[in-house]
Amino acid sequence: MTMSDNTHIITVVGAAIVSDGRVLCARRGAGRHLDGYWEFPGGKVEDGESQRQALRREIREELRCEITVGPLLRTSVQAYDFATISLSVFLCHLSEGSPTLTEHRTLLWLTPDEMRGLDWAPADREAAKLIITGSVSVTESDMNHPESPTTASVEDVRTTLARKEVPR
Ligand SMILES: Nc1nc2c([nH]c(=O)n2[C@H]2C[C@H](O)[C@@H](COP(=O)(O)OP(=O)(O)OP(=O)(O)O)O2)c(=O)[nH]1
Repeated sequence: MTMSDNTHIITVVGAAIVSDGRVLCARRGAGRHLDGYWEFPGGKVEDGESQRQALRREIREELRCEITVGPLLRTSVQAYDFATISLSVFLCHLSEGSPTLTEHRTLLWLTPDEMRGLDWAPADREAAKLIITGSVSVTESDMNHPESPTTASVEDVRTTLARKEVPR
């Protein structure tokens, strides 16, 4: 495959880490695809990994902290000039440590309204919009089963965003 091959679909996972009503937003660093765009931290799923395993690994490597991966928020397929990406964004909480800046330009904890002003990577726009508008649909019980494969509803998103007990 060459860099211009956009027929091969690459599976990527992103974490919408929520804490105290805010979401961790990351700005991509220099020398990477989509430099300067905002994204949900994460990366490519490797062979033999589940999406949730990949996400925990990527966050450990990239942000040096541990997360609990909750419900799937959105999967979006985006054809870039370098590849076609299938991006699945999951609602997550911090379970140990706090995010450390390593390869991103910036990390910010933002309210859904503040997220509106960012230049999101094209693959992330649908998931970001669901948080910004609160228009996702789930039940509160999904959040009691963090590994549940169900898609998040607006109630879960609101419940997650409203949680106070997770340290930022
Ligand atoms: N991690 C992550 N990647 C995203 C998001 N949205 C989006 O379009 N991407 C793209 C950028 C990359 O081309 C691809 C894989 O992400 P990555 O973080 O592993 O990519 P990378 O460029 O650092 O990897 P590499 O090929 O340079 O080794 O997915 C997102 O929200 N999070």
